[in-house]
Amino acid sequence: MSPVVGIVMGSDSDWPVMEAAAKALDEFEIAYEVDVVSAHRMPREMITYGERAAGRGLKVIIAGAGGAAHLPGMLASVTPLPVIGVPVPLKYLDGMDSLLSIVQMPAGVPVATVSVAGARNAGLLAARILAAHDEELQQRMSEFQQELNDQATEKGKRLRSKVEGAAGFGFGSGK
Ligand SMILES: Nc1c(C(=O)O)ncn1[C@@H]1O[C@H](COP(=O)(O)O)[C@@H](O)[C@H]1O
Repeated sequence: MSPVVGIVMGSDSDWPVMEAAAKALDEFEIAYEVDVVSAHRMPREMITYGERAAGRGLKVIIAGAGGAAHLPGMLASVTPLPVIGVPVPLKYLDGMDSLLSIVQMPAGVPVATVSVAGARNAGLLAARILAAHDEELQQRMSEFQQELNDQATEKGKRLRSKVEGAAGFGFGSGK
């Protein structure tokens, strides 16, 4: 299967965070490619990657970077594809630098920014974008959402029985 999502990052040191995007795509059996593409360190290759992405069959790009994280925005400026930006937290500033670098894009060049280190949501958002034109994938996404719902309900049940058991009386929502 040829990749439909490109997961790129400014350095291989971002992989421990970015891996969660790949895992989410694995869960939905979506083919992806992974690479290091840095706007700062390899600007020409970065432009070429962005310019060729759509023509190579990619449908979504997930771009993660830390610090002065210009990669997602620069890619968005040279590709018509949706770009999802992942702010990678580094040793200093707790990812605030990456977050602000990615999220404050000028009008006309959108980047869908997820939370700091939110690579799993980036993968899930890419799946939803693809699902807009894929009924089967959309069905799987609905099932996934139902599972989340069931898990949250279960957590509520467990919490209520723990607290009510300790207090020796019942209260709460009565569900
Ligand atoms: N923010 C960027 C860009 C870019 O935006 O082009 N290229 C690399 N980097 C970031 O530099 C950090 C440190 O990289 P190293 O660990 O290689 O020193 C990484 O988080 C990377 O994403």
